[in-house]
Amino acid sequence: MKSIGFIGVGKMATAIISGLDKQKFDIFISGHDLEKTQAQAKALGVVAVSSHKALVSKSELIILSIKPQVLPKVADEILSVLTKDKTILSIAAGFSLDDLAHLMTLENMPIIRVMPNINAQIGRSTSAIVKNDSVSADSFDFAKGIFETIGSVFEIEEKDFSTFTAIAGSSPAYIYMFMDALARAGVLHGMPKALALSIVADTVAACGEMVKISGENPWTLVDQVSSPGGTTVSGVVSLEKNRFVGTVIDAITATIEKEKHLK
Ligand SMILES: NC(=O)C1=CN([C@@H]2O[C@H](COP(=O)(O)OP(=O)(O)OC[C@H]3O[C@@H](n4cnc5c(N)ncnc54)[C@H](O)[C@@H]3O)[C@@H](O)[C@H]2O)C=CC1
Ligand SMILES: O=C(O)[C@@H]1CCC=N1
Repeated sequence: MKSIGFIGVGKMATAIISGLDKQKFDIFISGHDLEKTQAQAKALGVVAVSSHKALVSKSELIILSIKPQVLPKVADEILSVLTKDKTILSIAAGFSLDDLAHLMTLENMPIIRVMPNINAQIGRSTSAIVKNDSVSADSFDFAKGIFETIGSVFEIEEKDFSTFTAIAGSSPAYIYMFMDALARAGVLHGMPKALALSIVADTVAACGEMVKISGENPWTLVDQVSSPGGTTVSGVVSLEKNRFVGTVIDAITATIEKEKHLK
């Protein structure tokens, strides 16, 4: 049976583990508080180990699911037991394959980089994946398969990872902000928040499907909604008077800049 180890058991690791078939894999976790990790292991149906080193020796694929700021410290801890028959997979923002290779210090260490998103919690992550030359086709397929069980996976060039992090990794936060703003406007105009949010959630979910199913450019869909002299075009013009498109693009650019300087 294939073995997978997760170092750091927060929101993302928990979401990924929840989507995995526990009968198919041996899954190990290690955190920085053994008692808490043991409780998490019980809840998730996996095995807690007492140190990151022990986890590395038990796992073929080691998933680094800690915050970027903790990565160098954890890399230091596992270096002495790391061997090239293992594969390291990092989901940390801001650390390139080269950065990770540098931290691992072993020449030709197989390393995979993935950027998932928070919708992994409902099995709907949008993830990007890239590998270095030392990763075998089998190991890559295995890792890709893990993320396919919790959503869609895009194989992209590493130069596009910062952009992906912004438009898929971070964008759920911006989409939730937009949704909350729509619902809050409903409240302003007298509708209960829960009802307004439910209406907005159905509408946003259908719009996502619509873009995919129709294959249309979103602006064509905007035109389809906008009746001449009707309601929608008034809102479209108001949004643009307030630089809606430019504001969103500025936010994505700020996210990309931050991602490039996280280390
Ligand atoms: N939250 C998100 O939407 C996304 C996060 N990511 C990336 O995923 C990684 C994890 O993020 P989250 O799960 O959101 O963070 P989190 O804060 O929920 O989880 C991190 C976990 O690491 C544990 N930890 C701290 N120091 C540790 C140590 N020395 N050894 C072992 N465990 C330690 C913490 O107790 C915590 O449980 C980050 O690198 C982030 O960039 C990637 C895509 C989306
Ligand atoms: O905010 C962050 O840094 C992480 C990476 C993508 C989503 N959350």
